[in-house]
Amino acid sequence: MTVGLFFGSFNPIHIGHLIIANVMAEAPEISQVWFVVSPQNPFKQRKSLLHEFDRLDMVNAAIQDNFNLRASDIEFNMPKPSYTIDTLTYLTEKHPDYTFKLIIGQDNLKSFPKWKNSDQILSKYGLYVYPRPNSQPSELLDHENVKVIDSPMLDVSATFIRKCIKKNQSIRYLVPSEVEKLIVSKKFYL
Ligand SMILES: Nc1ncnc2c1ncn2[C@@H]1O[C@H](COP(=O)(O)OP(=O)(O)OP(=O)(O)O)[C@@H](O)[C@H]1O
Ligand SMILES: O=C(O)c1ccc[n+]([C@@H]2O[C@H](COP(=O)([O-])O)[C@@H](O)[C@H]2O)c1
Repeated sequence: MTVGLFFGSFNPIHIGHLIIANVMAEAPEISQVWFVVSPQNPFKQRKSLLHEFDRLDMVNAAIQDNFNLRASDIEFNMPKPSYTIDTLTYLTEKHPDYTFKLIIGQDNLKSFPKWKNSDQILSKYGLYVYPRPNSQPSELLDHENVKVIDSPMLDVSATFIRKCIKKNQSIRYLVPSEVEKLIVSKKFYL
């Protein structure tokens, strides 16, 4: 089985993430997509970062009706910050019969060469890159192990959603209603 791994902070998960995961889960070569919730991105320090358990709850609420999408808390018990190669290595050892592919947004491609052991990630796992508005150019787009997903750009971000919440503006349709319910009831991001 080939699993597409979609790593992220998901602070919170939004329709952009879900559309990307769904497009990838429908690709003939991918059987499932796993959202891997990262406690701490090595490159991002944010005061507004919710606890990983709350972010995982929102991911689970968002995907509850889709059997092809799973949530993973594998990084919760691993050293922080969350280095993707360490998680990929661990998952590969844990599931020797599975093939893992990495899914990332195009905005992350520019800094990808600075990720820990990025060459190894590229050669061993390969990248599926989902186009994103305002992404910087990257030579990696022409790399043989990088596949650009042919699907419409989605101009939505977790940053925008957090700002809407702070300004008391609606986030309806930007996140699934189950996620919106959690955000409201738990007073996240206010
Ligand atoms: N609209 C989008 N289009 C393409 N890729 C996206 C989009 N939103 C998120 N991603 C990708 O999803 C993964 C997880 O992203 P993340 O959880 O940081 O969301 P984000 O919206 O970029 O958050 P923030 O605004 O807080 O930085 C990353 O690989 C990111 O590039
Ligand atoms: O492994 C690395 O060096 C590395 C550097 C930067 C980001 N990452 C991972 O990339 C994922 C995307 O992060 P984010 O915050 O943009 O959602 C998240 O899982 C991070 O842990 C990983």
